[in-house]
Amino acid sequence: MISLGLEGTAEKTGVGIIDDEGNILFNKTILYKPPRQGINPREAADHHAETFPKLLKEAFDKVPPEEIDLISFSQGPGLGPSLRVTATVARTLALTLNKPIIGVNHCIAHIEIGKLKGNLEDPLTLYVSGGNTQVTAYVSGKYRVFGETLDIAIGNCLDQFARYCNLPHPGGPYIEELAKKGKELLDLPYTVKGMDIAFSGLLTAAIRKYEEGFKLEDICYSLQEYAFSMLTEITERALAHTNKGEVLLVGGVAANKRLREMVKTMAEEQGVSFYVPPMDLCGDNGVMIAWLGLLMYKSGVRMKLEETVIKPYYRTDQVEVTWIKEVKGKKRKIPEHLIGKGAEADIWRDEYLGYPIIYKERIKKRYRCEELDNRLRKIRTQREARYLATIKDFGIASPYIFDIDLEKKRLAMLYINGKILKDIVEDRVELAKEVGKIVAKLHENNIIHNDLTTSNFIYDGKDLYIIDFGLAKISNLDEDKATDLVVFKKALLSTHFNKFNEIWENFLEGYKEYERAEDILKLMMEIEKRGRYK
Ligand SMILES: C[C@@H](O)[C@H](NC(=O)OP(=O)(O)OC[C@H]1O[C@@H](n2cnc3c(N)ncnc32)[C@H](O)[C@@H]1O)C(=O)O
Ligand SMILES: Nc1ncnc2c1ncn2[C@@H]1O[C@H](COP(=O)(O)OP(=O)(O)OP(=O)(O)O)[C@@H](O)[C@H]1O
Ligand SMILES: [Fe+2]
Repeated sequence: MISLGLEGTAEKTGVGIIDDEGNILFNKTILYKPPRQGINPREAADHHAETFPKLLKEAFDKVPPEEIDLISFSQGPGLGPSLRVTATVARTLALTLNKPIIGVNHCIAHIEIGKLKGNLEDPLTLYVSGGNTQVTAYVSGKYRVFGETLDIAIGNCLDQFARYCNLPHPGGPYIEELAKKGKELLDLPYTVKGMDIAFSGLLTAAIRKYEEGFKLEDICYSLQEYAFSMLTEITERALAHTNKGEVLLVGGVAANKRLREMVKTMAEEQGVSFYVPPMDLCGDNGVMIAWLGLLMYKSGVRMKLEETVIKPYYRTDQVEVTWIKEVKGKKRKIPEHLIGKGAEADIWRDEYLGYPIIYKERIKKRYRCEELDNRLRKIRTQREARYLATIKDFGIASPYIFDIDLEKKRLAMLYINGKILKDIVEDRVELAKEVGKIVAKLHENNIIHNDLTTSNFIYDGKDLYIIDFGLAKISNLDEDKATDLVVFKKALLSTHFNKFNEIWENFLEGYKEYERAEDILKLMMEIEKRGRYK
């Protein structure tokens, strides 16, 4: 069976042809180079309308149209006008050739082509591009989004900064070149919240440095170090969470050598494999669309013409994955001497003055430059000790801290003999109400946890303990409190999808003890709408 794929979600026009053994028979992508202001959606759409006929002619010279069995096209997410042209071309082809048509999710196409080329079974994927920034993995029937940007995509952040400094579009490659000559690490915001990240603060700060006259090479270097460390960190967090045994890096920004090096180093340190596809298959391309269409068709998916409407906001976790039957992927293994190996720290049991304790040591991360790494580990260790002690005053259960070693970035704290909430909450949803009460108390006291997940609560049969305050901060801003809830809600959606509604309802009941709960929840809904493909 042979599938032809049309890609046209943004400013790249791509046509690809692939057979069901994964042989690529044709693949060509042409980039629309916008004038200085960036992409104008209408002009990008005109570019598709002009370019598809040319590309199709070339494609049919390689594979005659009568040999093609399926027309696949990118249905979303993307820019409306671009998607519309692509869908129209696909429908016209399907009707004239009298072949079936299938619309596919662009983000999942990036993942599936990576799996094919790298021979991967069940990877955790970091997908970084101009319009998307996501960490996803397959779990029971869907590609779940474990982490993503809360505002703009990484490629967009780089391109906007480049535009501000009068570099050509797309700016990513130019920033990469300049960064090689940078030496000084400037002070910029590092924004990780659970498994999510945000880039707009970093972008604004980088622009300010440029206005203040810092060397462009140093700003580009620092921007990359911060942004890519953040991306690698959330990937590592999702890895610790899912225990997948393979990491896949895809999307246009995966062209960047520094980012590749960081993610590869992280994967090595976690003892899992790493793969990044060749560049012509990493950025937007037609073959990935052809391949996903083929997988869907062979698993029984059929689409009527009226189902081929475009989906500008098509989310990765909306797609029912029919083509994965069984998952036998490798798993990440935790070394035997540790009871936990989170994304940040190694955790092992010991004794202290006769008390059972755990040591939590924030180990060196080789993927980050040493200066940034040292700074982050030190601040987080200090913070964690401080908050764990402070919250006791608000009547919140937390492990007692025995010792703090800032040289080693190590804490000694009481061992809580209990179960992680993640493992029991689906059977004991009422515990989520206790979580709500704890978060209400934190917010009442202007403490933002910034990493609310069910892995960060331990239940000993009597009390529910909250842990892991490394990302916490003090803030009286509604925005920060609401973001805390966004992060928690997303963690629930990706991990406890079967019981999400009950858990969330219980949580809300507890959280409503906070008198400003209604306002914060309203803002939460607004924040959830950002970061969607625009
Ligand atoms: C929806 C779809 O149309 C969109 N496509 C897209 O963003 O094109 P893609 O080819 O995957 O990625 C382009 C981005 O990749 C960045 N990029 C390319 N080379 C780069 C490099 N060496 N370093 C950093 N960024 C780079 C560009 O700056 C640009 O932001 C997407 O996948 O989100
Ligand atoms: N005081 C404690 N008593 C018992 N177990 C603990 C304690 N603190 C941590 N753990 C165990 O270690 C795991 C990881 O702890 P923690 O979340 O603090 O580390 P981390 O490296 O920040 O993890 P991650 O980044 O993956 O959230 C917990 O989920 C829990 O199983
Ligand atoms: Fe893409």
